[in-house]
Amino acid sequence: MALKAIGNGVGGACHMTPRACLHPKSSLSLRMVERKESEKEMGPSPSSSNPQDQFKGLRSGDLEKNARALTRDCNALPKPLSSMDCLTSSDGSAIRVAYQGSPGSFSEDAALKAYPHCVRVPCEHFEVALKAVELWHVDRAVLPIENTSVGSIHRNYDLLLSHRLHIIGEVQIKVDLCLLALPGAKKEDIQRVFSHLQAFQQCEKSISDLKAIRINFEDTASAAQLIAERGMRDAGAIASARAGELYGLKILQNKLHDEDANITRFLVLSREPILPKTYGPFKTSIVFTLEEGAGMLFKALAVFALRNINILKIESRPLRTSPLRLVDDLNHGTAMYFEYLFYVDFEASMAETRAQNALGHLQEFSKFLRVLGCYPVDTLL
Ligand SMILES: O=C(O)C(=O)C[C@]1(C(=O)O)C=C[C@@H](O)C=C1
Repeated sequence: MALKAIGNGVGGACHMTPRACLHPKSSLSLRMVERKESEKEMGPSPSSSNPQDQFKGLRSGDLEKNARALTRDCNALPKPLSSMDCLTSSDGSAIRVAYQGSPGSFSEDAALKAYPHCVRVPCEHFEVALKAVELWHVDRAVLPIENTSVGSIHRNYDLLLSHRLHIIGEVQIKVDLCLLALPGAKKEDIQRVFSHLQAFQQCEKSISDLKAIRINFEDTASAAQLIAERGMRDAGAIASARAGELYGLKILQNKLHDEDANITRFLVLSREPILPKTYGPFKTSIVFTLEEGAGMLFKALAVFALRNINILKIESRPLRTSPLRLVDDLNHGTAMYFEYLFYVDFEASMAETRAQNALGHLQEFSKFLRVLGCYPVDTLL
């Protein structure tokens, strides 16, 4: 009976395998194993040939006390991860996501779409958000990369290369822009409008009739916050309706964006890449430079066409570290060409042989090639 209780304490109550329970703190269980080990080497000691003998002279109360002590020891030990523990982190509850701007910004919307239960960490600049991931202050960062109305956010392409992070996802956010002002303010009172440069560009036509000066701000939500905090009656902010609610501003005009579909695509960045799958829609983002020579860009893109891989996007940026290439032409002297970095998104997963072969082939023409990430396509708005 007592032996059974001890057996349960080791193997059952602490929900671990017997060996996993052997923590230095658990002196009783450690002593028992030491004894078992020495018995293996030297044979059972005369006093313990019958397992029950060791309990001779002990009262049943003592046995229960021992059993309880052992159970307490085991319960104090770290528990192995269960599938439930994994579930809590997969819904994003423990994930800290950095974004540029203030609460109410579109970047915060992107963080929430990527990880609905995440802890959002506002950052002053995109660089700060990326650095925060690199320095382990947060787990992820979201970075806007392009918009359907105004195109690529070039500076953020450069940031992808200057930080050693991996793209592990993308999210697309509908950017509904509103003109916000203090309660009681009228449209004709507005002398100054604050917003993010991208937001101004997205509603260029709609705001051309506003006789107000435009003031660029770090992000749309900070613009709304400024007006609310300073009680600026002659100022408006172009931001989301959610930012209006957060900072107590009212909407003077909604749907300010010029195009009906005004969607910004954000990248989700992490220190570690994800394991790509072969099923489901996946994208891969790469950046490369090309060797000199005729038709190099054509050849580079052909590596995808040859394998029936759809190229989704190409962006070129100046190669700042070595921006110029001198080419001697005997008849016309020395020509100076600009050097570029090419960013390409293609529709395939790095787990697919055709994608691996395409990149192997591309390496034949490129001086530099880096896979920025392979991630599932965001299909829902
Ligand atoms: O200012 C914000 O609210 C942001 O999240 C930044 C940002 C951007 O940088 O493009 C994000 C989405 C919109 O396109 C407008 C601005």
